Amino acid sequence: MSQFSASVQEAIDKIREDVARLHGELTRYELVVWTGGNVSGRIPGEDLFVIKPSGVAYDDLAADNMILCTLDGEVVPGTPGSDRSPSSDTAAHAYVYRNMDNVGGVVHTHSTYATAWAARGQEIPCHITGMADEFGGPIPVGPFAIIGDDSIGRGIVATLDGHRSRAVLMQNHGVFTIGKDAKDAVKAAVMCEDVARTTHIALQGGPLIDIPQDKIDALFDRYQNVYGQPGTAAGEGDSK
Ligand SMILES: O=C(CO)[C@@H](O)[C@H](O)COP(=O)(O)O
Repeated sequence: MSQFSASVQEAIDKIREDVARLHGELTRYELVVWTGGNVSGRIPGEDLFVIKPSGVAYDDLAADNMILCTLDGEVVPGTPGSDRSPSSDTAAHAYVYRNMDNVGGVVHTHSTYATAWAARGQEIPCHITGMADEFGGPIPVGPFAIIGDDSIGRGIVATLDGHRSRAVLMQNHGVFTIGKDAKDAVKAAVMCEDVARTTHIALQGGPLIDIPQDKIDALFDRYQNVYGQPGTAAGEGDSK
């Protein structure tokens, strides 16, 4: 017997399925190794989100071992998965959800090229149109913060709130991304690693050519508002 109304329980069940499935995208795009990284998704209209259990192999992740948490990062007792510890980044995800109402999904990875930029404390400059499309400019660096309390979440929000980029490189640590939902945040993580790699390789050949700001603005506007199929978000693919 659920402690939630039928409609809320249905919403929770869908986010559980989505978040469990989306962890497979992190391995498919080689953004994580072993049990590193994590995905979470907010339950629309509720002060709740779902996140992966800490340290569990990706092959073993499933909807019923995802963990339902309050926006304070507390595990909701008596729900599927609640017998396990939530991701070690739960506090960071929870802080983002509490302070960025429009965020429906959060992702964390240590993807190689983007994390190398984070280790240098260098933002990824915007010299390719694909980056203008997806991020509307550079991907910023957030402060060095130790895992375990609100400091990572505080750094993510301080860096991304009001920023076009949906990705932040947390110094010396790795990538955190946000999105309107978990799939959008995963897409930001995939595209962040792609542009980190391309820009790194380009820099090996010499200085990069700037894109005028008005062209970056035009590219971002087109991709966010025109690209793809009518009625679907940028790069949403099939609406199924
Ligand atoms: O960054 C770290 C550890 O430094 C963590 O984010 C791991 O990458 C994933 O931890 P769990 O989600 O499995 O607890």
